[in-house]
Amino acid sequence: MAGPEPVTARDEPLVRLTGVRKRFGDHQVLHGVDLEVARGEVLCLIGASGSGKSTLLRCVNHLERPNAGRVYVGGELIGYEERGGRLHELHERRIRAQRARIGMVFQHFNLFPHLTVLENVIEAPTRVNRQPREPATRAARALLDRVGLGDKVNAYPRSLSGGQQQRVAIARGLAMRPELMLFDEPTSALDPELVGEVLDVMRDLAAGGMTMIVVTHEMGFAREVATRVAFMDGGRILEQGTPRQVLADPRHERTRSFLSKVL
Ligand SMILES: Nc1ncnc2c1ncn2[C@@H]1O[C@H](COP(=O)(O)OP(=O)(O)OP(=O)(O)O)[C@@H](O)[C@H]1O
Repeated sequence: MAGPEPVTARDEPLVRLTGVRKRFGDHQVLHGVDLEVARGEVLCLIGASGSGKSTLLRCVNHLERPNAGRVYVGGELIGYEERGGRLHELHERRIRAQRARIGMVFQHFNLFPHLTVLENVIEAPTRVNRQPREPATRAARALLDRVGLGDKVNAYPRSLSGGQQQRVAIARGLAMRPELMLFDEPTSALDPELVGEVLDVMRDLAAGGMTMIVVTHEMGFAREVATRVAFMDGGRILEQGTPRQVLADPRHERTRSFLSKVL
């Protein structure tokens, strides 16, 4: 019988969290989270308000600094380096460089209001990566076409709907050609009729093989698009599995109780 396939770097999980703990003052928000996300996976993080979903997501790109534990993306330790057997926080410049390789989309879009749509998308590649303006502009136009906003390059964010602004934010997140995209409740601030257009863009991204971690209350999206759903409760991942396992046949009473309120 043939032996197991050799383990290559591509078999390593793209994201690996070990024992991640986070507290704000006396409030312990994350209680030692272990999590792995393989390349091409779409992980939906679900759970009640205050269970720690956003905090966990923000630990992945060091927008929140864990009090303990480690976060690896693409095999690289995020936010820290090991010297003399101890962890030292990286210089802010290096943290920003790490963060630039991880796209993030926030609930409230966070576009620069004084920049046009195109300028928002090329801001990071030209400023952080010092890419020349012309290829950055070409790439940005292609991304804006991809999210259906090719005709809005010269518009300012305030003239766009929330759904359009969020699609610009996704294009901006993609502009640094990230291996990983993080979404923090990307549709929660949108009017209901605008939610679908943003989820459609995310669905396309997933179909294209992008690795994604999505904090969401959109159970339909989790059911249809996620490769894995993780239920967070009180700063822990209580259970995880395929959407069918977690959403249709949860093991824990607390998951069942949460789902009975949102499904
Ligand atoms: N910067 C902060 N300072 C103090 N407490 C915070 C901070 N950020 C989050 N918290 C607290 O940590 C807990 C977890 O918050 P978090 O936003 O991670 O939860 P969540 O599961 O994403 O909730 P929601 O679905 O409402 O966004 C909450 O009690 C929140 O008040």
